[in-house]
Amino acid sequence: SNIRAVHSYVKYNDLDTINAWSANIAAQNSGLVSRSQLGTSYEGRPIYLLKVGKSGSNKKAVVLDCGFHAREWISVAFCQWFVKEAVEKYGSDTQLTNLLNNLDFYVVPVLNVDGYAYTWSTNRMWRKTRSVNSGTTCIGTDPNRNFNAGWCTVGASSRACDDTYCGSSPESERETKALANFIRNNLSSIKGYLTIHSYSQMLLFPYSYSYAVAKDHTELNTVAKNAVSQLTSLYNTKYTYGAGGTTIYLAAGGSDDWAYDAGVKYSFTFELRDTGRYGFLLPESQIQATSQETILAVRSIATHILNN
Ligand SMILES: NS(=O)(=O)N[C@@H](Cc1ccccc1)C(=O)O
Ligand SMILES: [Zn+2]
Repeated sequence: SNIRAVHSYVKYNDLDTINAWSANIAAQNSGLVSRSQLGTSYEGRPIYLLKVGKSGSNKKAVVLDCGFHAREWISVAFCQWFVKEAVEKYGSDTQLTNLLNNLDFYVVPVLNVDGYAYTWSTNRMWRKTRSVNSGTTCIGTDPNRNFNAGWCTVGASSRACDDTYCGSSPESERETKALANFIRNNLSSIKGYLTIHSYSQMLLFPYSYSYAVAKDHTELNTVAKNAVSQLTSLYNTKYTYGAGGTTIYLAAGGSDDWAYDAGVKYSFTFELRDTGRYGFLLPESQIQATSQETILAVRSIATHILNN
């Protein structure tokens, strides 16, 4: 319909509203935000990318993606809040201004656009992409099992009907291929990768595809510890942190593990609120607090990246 919903930072927005919002926020803040297209989804929807940062040459970059899993709506709300905070506080907030002058944040408000649209139209609990699988009526691949990192070896299914289906091959999905290509093509500048999920209240880093200890484990653990303590300082929200395999579960094909092995040292997965009371159905009343506390952790990680 051509009736456009009004965007709100304290509500969950549908995809059309988010796409109109990303066009507007770029147009209204051209010195800080520009929008491009990362690619198109299986069903032909644009996957937008917002570059957030003061224009400059050979700046470090951090990729921040949201909406990997369709039902994790708080993740999508957070990316919108992050961009709002950047444009609102640039010039007044010292830490944020410094970050934006020296770092570019490449924000993907919704990676799994087909899945997100499907949770609005049909099934609120959908997780995967919406691609057709051969030989079955079961739809979709789990984008967080579809990366070339121990692909389909553990904590993933090779059955298309399962929610953790790893896909027909690594990067079989247009959405994961588009993201992987972007990171591969910008590896010289991309120093950080933050992928936002829900729920569990955890800050995870490689590896999830095995119990192998990452070469940068000690540093990543310290960065996570400091980021979590910043997050908890606001509303006393308790987070756990650590390598994915030992902190949540073994799961191969994750984007964080792939980015880390591709050379992006500061690679983290956030599992936002809550711990199961509402789960994926986190009430809109918690969007603001969740976003505010999470931004403190992102600032902490980004500051570490800038200083190292
Ligand atoms: N968001 S979640 O509930 O699906 N949890 C994530 C946990 C996860 C995080 C990083 C790598 C592999 C797995 C998942 O993909 O299973
Ligand atoms: Zn998820």
